[in-house]
Amino acid sequence: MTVQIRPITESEWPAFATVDRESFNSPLSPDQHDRFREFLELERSLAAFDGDLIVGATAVASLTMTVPGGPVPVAGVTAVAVLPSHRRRGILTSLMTRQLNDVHERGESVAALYASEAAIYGRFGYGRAADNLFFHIPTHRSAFVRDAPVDPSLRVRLAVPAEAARADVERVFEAVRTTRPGLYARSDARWRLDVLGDEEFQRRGAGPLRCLIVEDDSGPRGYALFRVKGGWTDHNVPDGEVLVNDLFATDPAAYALVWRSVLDRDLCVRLHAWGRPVDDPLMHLLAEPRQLNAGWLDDLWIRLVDVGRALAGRAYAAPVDVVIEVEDRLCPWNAGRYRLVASPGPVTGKASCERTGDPADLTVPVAALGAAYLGGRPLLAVGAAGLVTEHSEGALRELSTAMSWEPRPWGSLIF
Ligand SMILES: CC(=O)SCCNC(=O)CCNC(=O)[C@H](O)C(C)(C)COP(=O)(O)OP(=O)(O)OC[C@H]1O[C@@H](n2cnc3c(N)ncnc32)[C@H](O)[C@@H]1OP(=O)(O)O
Repeated sequence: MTVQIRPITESEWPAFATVDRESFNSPLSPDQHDRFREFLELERSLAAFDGDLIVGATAVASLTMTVPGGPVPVAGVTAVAVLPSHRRRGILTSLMTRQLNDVHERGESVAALYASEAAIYGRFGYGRAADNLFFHIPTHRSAFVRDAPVDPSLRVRLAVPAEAARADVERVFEAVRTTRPGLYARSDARWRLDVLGDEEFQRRGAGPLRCLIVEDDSGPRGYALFRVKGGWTDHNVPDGEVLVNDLFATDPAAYALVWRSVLDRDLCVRLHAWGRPVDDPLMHLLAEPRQLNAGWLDDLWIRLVDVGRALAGRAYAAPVDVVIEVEDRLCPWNAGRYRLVASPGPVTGKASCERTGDPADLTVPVAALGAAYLGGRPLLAVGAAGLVTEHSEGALRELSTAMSWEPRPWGSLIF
């Protein structure tokens, strides 16, 4: 089978979308699925054709994502799918190879994705750069610690319908976006159709999207977007559940009040939140953190497409001067030795990462560098797993410390 790969034209969208629906076992009709057309940058789509039939698909969303030190352009890889009739014949491999070449030619140095399954993307040089947590909290065991912050100037306002609060919600999110690696600017379509979307299929058996804003006289300082799954036991005891979708605040007192408000929702006995950051302050607010019943999942995967520019384009937490030998099978332009020199500082652009002929202090596969890129995956642990080779004593610790970052990375929303 020979497969041809190219971007689709507008008229090919329905066939492209079919691959997505079939591969993801989507319950949506073609009409319902059409809303996703708004997310597609046609010229950044790629389809694999077997004759006239589209059998594989992927696309890139042009993102502005925060990395340690500030926001940079990032290729957000999405909509990866191969028809069940054509799986395991190398079509994904062809799509990924072409896509990485396209991203490189376009001058973007970093690609990111959310993986449907964690085993897929390591082979293409993506590293697991962030994790996220889910919480299942029995609300009657959710008391806060005694010293939880309280600001009497704050009040809670319900926004009905939720979309009426878009300006306030966006304002809070924008105030936070550049403070944490992984957060990315949300496009108009992302806000409208995704974050504030309230179609039946988005409700998953719960009620409409609800919103509460925490504010003072100067404006909004926090919000929660959530749904309530109402319910009663056989004995008429309230048994409702709060499902938190999106929750941000600009400061600790607002953060505490937003959480308190969703945890205290009347007639609800459990709160579920997915995709929370691994350093969520809620862990410190709850008097009984065990009651979070937390578990973790992989969040963002990062691929360095231009190692030199990517490493020079972020800030570092400690001084570093090491020669890194990069291994990269799929993007041979990356392979080779680089000297990374940086001093700690809050702004990007202070580091240099140039090609060098000097002997290597470390040998690092590109996926491990991608995993460490956002600062949440210390290379020291990757080295302890035997996946990084140290040639000069102390070099691994030096690089690991310099690349680590607080707060921990988190994308917060699948793109
Ligand atoms: C960013 C995103 O959009 S994530 C969404 C990914 N898409 C989905 O999960 C939808 C359902 N699945 C699919 O559409 C397909 O099975 C895909 C896209 C995951 C894989 O497509 P294929 O064309 O079958 O992959 P391809 O034949 O190129 O496989 C390449 C390699 O990856 C491996 N691989 C492929 N899929 C998986 C998987 N789900 N788990 C583990 N390994 C996998 C193959 O075994 C092969 O390994 P090898 O190189 O050692 O031989």
